[in-house]
Amino acid sequence: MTGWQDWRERDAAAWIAVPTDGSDKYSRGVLGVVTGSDRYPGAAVLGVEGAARTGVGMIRYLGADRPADLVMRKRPEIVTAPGRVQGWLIGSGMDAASRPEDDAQRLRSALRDGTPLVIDAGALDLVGRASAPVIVTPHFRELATVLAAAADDDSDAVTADDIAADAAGWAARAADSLGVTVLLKGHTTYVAAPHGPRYAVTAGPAWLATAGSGDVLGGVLGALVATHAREIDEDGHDALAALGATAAWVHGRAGERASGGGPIVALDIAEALPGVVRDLVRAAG
Ligand SMILES: NC(=O)C1=CN([C@@H]2O[C@H](COP(=O)(O)OP(=O)(O)OC[C@H]3O[C@@H](n4cnc5c(N)ncnc54)[C@H](OP(=O)(O)O)[C@@H]3O)[C@@H](O)[C@H]2O)[C@@H](O)CC1
Ligand SMILES: Nc1ncnc2c1ncn2[C@@H]1O[C@H](COP(=O)(O)OP(=O)(O)O)[C@@H](O)[C@H]1O
Repeated sequence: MTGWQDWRERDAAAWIAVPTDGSDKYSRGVLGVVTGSDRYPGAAVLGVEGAARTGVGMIRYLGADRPADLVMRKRPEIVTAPGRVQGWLIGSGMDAASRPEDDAQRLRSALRDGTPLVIDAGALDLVGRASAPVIVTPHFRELATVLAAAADDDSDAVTADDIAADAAGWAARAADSLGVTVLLKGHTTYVAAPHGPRYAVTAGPAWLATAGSGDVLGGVLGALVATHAREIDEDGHDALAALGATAAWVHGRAGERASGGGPIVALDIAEALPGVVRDLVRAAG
C-alpha cells in the first residue's frame, strides 16, 4: 500500500485547538448538529456527547423533538436555538429511506449554510448537495451505497465485500470521484482527500466494534471541524483530511483507554475523550 501516511500521536497533537485567555465560546467554534430520529434517538445523544467531550465552544442541537429531549436530559449545556455555527454534523441515526419532511428541511438548511459539514449514515445520500467542503464518515456498507448511487450504471456497482477487500483503494477512489474527503471506518480507518493526502489510522482495539461507536466518532470529528474553521477555509480538504485522521486517532485511543482490554459501550468511549485530548495537549506543549 503506497502513498498512505500512518497518522500518529504527534500528528494528532497538532490538530487540537487549545483555548487561550482571549477565547470565548463563540471564538472557540460552534457545532451545529442534525442527527437522530424517532427510530434511532440514541445516536443523537452519542454524537453530542462525543463532540462535547472532545471540546468545542458550544453545540446547537437542531434535530427532531424526541432526540432533542434525550440530548437535553443528558446534557443541559446544549443549545436548541438556531444561530450561527462554524461546522455541521448531520445524518447519524437518521434513515434516508424514511426521512420526514421536517428532517429534510433541517438537513437542507445545514447543507446550504456555507460552513463545512461532517456527513454520516442517513444523510450520505445528500453528499453532492453541500455548499461547503464535506467529510463523509461511512462504514463499508454505507460507502457501497453511496458509490452505487453515484455510478453511471449497475455494472459499475461495488459491494461492501469489494470495499472490505481493498478499503484503502476504495477510500481513495471514492474521495477522487465524489470530490469530498472520505473517512472510511474499520480496524484501520482510511482518510482520503480528493486527489490529496491519504492517512491510515490504526489506534484502537476491536472492542470499538460496538453499536453507537461510529456515532461518537461523528461527534469527535464535528468538534474538531467546528474548532478549525480558519484552517479549513485556508486549506480546504487538506485540513479536513488531517482533522478526520485526528478524530479517528482520538476515538481509537479513547476506546483503548476505556477498554483496558475488556468490553466497552459507546458512552464509555465518549467519557474517555477528555483524558486523551489532555494527553495530546501535553504532548504538543
Ligand atoms: N443507539 C443508536 O441510536 C444507534 C444508531 N445507529 C444508527 O443506525 C442507523 C443504521 O446504521 P447501521 O450501520 O446499523 O445500518 P445499515 O448500514 O443499514 O446496516 C444494516 C445491515 O446490517 C445487517 N444486519 C442487521 N442485523 C444483523 C445481524 N444480526 N447479523 C448480521 N447482519 C445484520 C443487515 O443485513 P440484513 O439483516 O438486511 O441481511 C444490513 O445489511 C444509522 O443511522 C446509525 O447512525 C447505530 O449507530 C447503532 C446505535
Ligand atoms: N475491528 C475493529 N477494530 C477497531 N475499530 C473498529 C473495528 N470495527 C469497527 N471499529 C470502529 O468502530 C466504529 C464503528 O462505527 P459504525 O460502523 O458507524 O458503528 P455504529 O453505526 O454502530 O456507530 C468506527 O469508528 C470503526 O472504525
